[in-house]
Amino acid sequence: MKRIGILTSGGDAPGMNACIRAAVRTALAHNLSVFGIRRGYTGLIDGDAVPLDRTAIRNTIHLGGTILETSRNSEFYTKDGRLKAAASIEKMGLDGIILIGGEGTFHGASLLAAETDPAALIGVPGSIDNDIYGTDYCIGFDTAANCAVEAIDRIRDTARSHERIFFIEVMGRTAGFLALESGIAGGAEELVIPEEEVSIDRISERIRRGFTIGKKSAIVVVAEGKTPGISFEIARQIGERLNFDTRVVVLGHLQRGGPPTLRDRVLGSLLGVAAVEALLEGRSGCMVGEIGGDLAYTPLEETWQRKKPLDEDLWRIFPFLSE
Ligand SMILES: Nc1ncnc2c1ncn2[C@@H]1O[C@H](COP(=O)(O)OP(=O)(O)OP(=O)(O)O)[C@@H](O)[C@H]1O
Ligand SMILES: O=P(O)(O)OC[C@H]1O[C@](O)(CO)[C@@H](O)[C@@H]1O
Repeated sequence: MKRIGILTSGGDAPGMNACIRAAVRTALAHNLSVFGIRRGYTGLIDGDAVPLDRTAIRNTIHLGGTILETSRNSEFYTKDGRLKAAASIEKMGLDGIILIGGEGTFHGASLLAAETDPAALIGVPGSIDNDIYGTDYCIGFDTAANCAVEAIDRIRDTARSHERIFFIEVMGRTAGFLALESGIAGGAEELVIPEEEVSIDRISERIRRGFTIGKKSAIVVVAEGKTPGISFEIARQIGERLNFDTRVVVLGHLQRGGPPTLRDRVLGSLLGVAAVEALLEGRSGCMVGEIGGDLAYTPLEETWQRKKPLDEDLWRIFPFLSE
């Protein structure tokens, strides 16, 4: 292992820069040359890489986004695209690549490894959705969840003042982690998550019950799921059912930006070091995450083939907290 590349792919996530910084410093300490592959799989296909030295990563730990930039690349879904990437990897002379991204990134990486075995590949979980199997938390989740909680707190003031039901839509394409944790921390009355069918009956009934015990407003946290904007329709139906004033706030990409929290900086740093060490130990085709406070290595295929379940205890306690 002499020459390694680092890329960020899929949605950016706060803490990715802390991870890049840690990986670069660890690699340099082991006399490896390090290259930053720009714009995720787009740069991998094009062979667009720049040397990363200490100057490149200095003063970046507090920055959201990713200094390497990222992309959602349609060519990589095709075998042709992945063969082009393999040829670029060979041309760049990379022995190992650290891929910081989400489920889709690891899906693509496992196909690349199976088809061409171009270099050792180590994944690092970075996604505000927190939906990657093989780690308790993904880089970026904590910052995004804190952003959602701050928004809920602010909206609670106006919801209470006007006696309204607010529907706050958070991200989470296939998973309700952001909705569940921010809903608990923000004291929401109800949740809509992709893991279960939306029940207008249940939500309306629970809000109505709240009104009978003296509540004058309500907050429903809605995970966008596969249909961003879904909360407008849910709000319409519940507003009509209860004959109550409703409003919708879609937090959208606000949740993806901003300085990473302490947790995301620490997790990013830990996993950045661990990814380089994994390459030096001869590991490949796996993702390094953290489970129960320990580093955990999960085959790349499992990270997207297996569904990461919501924390059962958090899901179980939610109804008690929201009444
Ligand atoms: N099934 C797949 N086959 C090949 N490549 C894929 C596949 N899924 C995703 N990719 C590649 O990985 C890139 C990143 O995936 P995606 O856009 O799903 O984001 P992600 O890594 O899941 O991150 P996030 O959780 O932030 O959305 C895609 O743009 C595509 O280039
Ligand atoms: O607008 P983009 O970049 O396609 O990202 C939207 C998606 O990315 C995520 O934020 C994850 O990064 C999902 O929750 C969301 O569906």
